[in-house]
Amino acid sequence: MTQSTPPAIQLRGATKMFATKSGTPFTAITDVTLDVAAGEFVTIVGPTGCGKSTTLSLVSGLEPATRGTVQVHGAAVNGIPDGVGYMFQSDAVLPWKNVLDNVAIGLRYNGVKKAEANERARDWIQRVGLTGFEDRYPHQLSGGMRKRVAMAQTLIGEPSLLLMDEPFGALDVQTREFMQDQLLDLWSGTGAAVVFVTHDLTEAIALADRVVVMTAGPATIKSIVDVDLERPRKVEEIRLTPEFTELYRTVWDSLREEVEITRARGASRVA
Ligand SMILES: Nc1ncnc2c1ncn2[C@@H]1O[C@H](COP(=O)(O)OP(=O)(O)OP(=O)(O)O)[C@@H](O)[C@H]1O
Repeated sequence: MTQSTPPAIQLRGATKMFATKSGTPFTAITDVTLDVAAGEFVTIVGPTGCGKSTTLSLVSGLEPATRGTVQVHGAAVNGIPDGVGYMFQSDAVLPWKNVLDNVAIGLRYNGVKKAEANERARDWIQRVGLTGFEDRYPHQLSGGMRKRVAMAQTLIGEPSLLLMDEPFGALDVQTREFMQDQLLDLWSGTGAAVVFVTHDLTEAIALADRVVVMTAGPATIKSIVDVDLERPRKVEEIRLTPEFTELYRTVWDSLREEVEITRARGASRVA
């Protein structure tokens, strides 16, 4: 009998409510059902504040679901699952450690001996193009370089699932495109599943196998758009193709209504 690999993520009717001071629970996401296959790159877009990060926090075990089920690699999530790597908008590099120590830190925490951890860290520093900067401290690096340190720091652990919440959101456009290409290069062939939250539709389409569009909050899945663009991809090239423009239109057509609902709510609160 052949055993099929379980999906990297399986969400079934996942709903998250937060307690509030008024006593009426606030529903952040509702009835989210989604499978992410091993090795698949999924991006999530949705109106501001709709519940994208909350969806990731259920997968990362940071928050338990109020209803529904959340599984990672076939096991119910109960605390932080093994093999998960994270990258957020604010980078997790430690200001008092140099580049080498920042990249090696996860291995050191996991009991890898210093010499081996440093050797593997040097390899990752080279892969992200920072050879020569091992002794620099984060404040001596540009924002893009710090992001590359954060990427090496995350990928050195060889995660089988990578959760990324607007990791490039604070970067200028050119640096962001460079980082997107670098992420695709480093990810290809790893077999890792990626869930990547972004507000940038170009980024969402350029990176993904599938783009998940979420509704205005409480978020649920509105549509899923397959991105059948060839890999390997170069972001600055594929975004100029007619296929890309067509995909952009499809995603935006789905998202627009939800953005308008969110804006109207904001306007009514201000009025
Ligand atoms: N711990 C919490 N307690 C109470 N409410 C929360 C908590 N975390 C998130 N929320 C609320 O849940 C809703 C969804 O938040 P979330 O951060 O998931 O949205 P998002 O789509 O990631 O936002 P953005 O587009 O700004 O990045 C928001 O209204 C937020 O205020």
